[in-house]
Amino acid sequence: MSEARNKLKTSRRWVVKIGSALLTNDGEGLDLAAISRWVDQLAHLRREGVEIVLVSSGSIAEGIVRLGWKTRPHEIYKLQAAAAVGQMGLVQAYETNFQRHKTHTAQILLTHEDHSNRKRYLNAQATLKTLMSVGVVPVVNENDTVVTKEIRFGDNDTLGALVANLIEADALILLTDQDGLCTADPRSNPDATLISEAKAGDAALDAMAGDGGVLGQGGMATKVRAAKLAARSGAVTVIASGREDEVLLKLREGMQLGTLLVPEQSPMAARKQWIAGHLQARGTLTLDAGAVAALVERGKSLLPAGVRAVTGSFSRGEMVVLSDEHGKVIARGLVNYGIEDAQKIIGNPSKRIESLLGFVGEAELVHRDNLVLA
Ligand SMILES: Nc1ncnc2c1ncn2[C@@H]1O[C@H](COP(=O)(O)OP(=O)(O)O)[C@@H](O)[C@H]1O
Ligand SMILES: N[C@@H](CCC(=O)OP(=O)(O)O)C(=O)O
Repeated sequence: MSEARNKLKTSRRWVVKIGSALLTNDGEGLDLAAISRWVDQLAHLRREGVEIVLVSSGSIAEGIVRLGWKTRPHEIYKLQAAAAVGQMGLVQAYETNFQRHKTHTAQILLTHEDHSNRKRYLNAQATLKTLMSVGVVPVVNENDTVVTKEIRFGDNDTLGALVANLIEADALILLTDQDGLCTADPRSNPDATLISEAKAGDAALDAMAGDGGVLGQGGMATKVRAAKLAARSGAVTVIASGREDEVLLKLREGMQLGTLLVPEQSPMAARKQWIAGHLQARGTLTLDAGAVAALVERGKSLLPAGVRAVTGSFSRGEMVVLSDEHGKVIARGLVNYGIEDAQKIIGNPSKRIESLLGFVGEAELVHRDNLVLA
């Protein structure tokens, strides 16, 4: 048994994501019998001391059924309405089933923005950690009422990875309708074989992972990407079939099942994890060649002198993308000056900051400690 599979036996904190393709009974509404079985397994794991956050899709598919619509609408506003209706059924199903195990659930609706805003991130983290510490199982989904991008991509895999970063989970378990990641999409390639273990972030996986089906949307492509994101805070990812009998308990026993995607690096410092896990940047700083070399080759901070242009709309403390003059992303980081001040100081030595702005904050535009190379 590989060392990483072995570690699942003793790991303490799991994010379990259940995808639309699995939850929705081939478009016939929620598969309540399956939900009941997964909840039994999750409750079992909780009794063993594993802290669980559940990320569950299915609200749109359930909403469509509840509203009596025959096909999935294309209009985003109708999908948002369906999500709001279906979410009621989803949380009701989890709450009712967890009650059989005398366990409370909590509804958490998040957007990617909640991860890129420092205050909201810290608030969400505090809530999730508190809920886990008092034995509650948080049930997370995207807040489809206030966002549209996420609905267009139909991707809760990324949300699962972001939650794994947020709570510093040991494992991200992505339950889906296939046995795991195969060498090609088994729906169109009957000869495809299962990948049992690989490195998260291995570029060869991207070529194998295709899109999803009608109900789920992201397919394996978003799962492979989620594994890479989760790995940044040290979490292993497992992609496995939610239809496999007792799948979560078997994984807990270290059984060879599904695809295990193992992080290459050890966990980063907490602050760096936060930066790496955030998708939505507020602006871009374009670096000259000297600044790129200083960051990439010498591990330096970014000084205003090495920046040629700034775009976007950001305040001090927000996340920005650092790119070279050809638009290639070099790094992401938390910026020390808002855009108006940044525009005034770029191209200048740091000692001029005070005369240019009338005050001096930091000498760096982005400090090394708050920066993660791409
Ligand atoms: N290499 C691959 N291995 C396995 N499944 C794949 C692969 N490429 C694409 N897929 C498709 O991804 C689908 C699962 O993703 P998706 O439909 O988004 O489900 P979920 O709702 O669980 O996220 C599978 O049904 C499968 O057809
Ligand atoms: N948040 C929405 C869509 C999310 C979704 O379908 O994601 P996925 O299960 O990764 O294909 C829902 O609950 O229906």
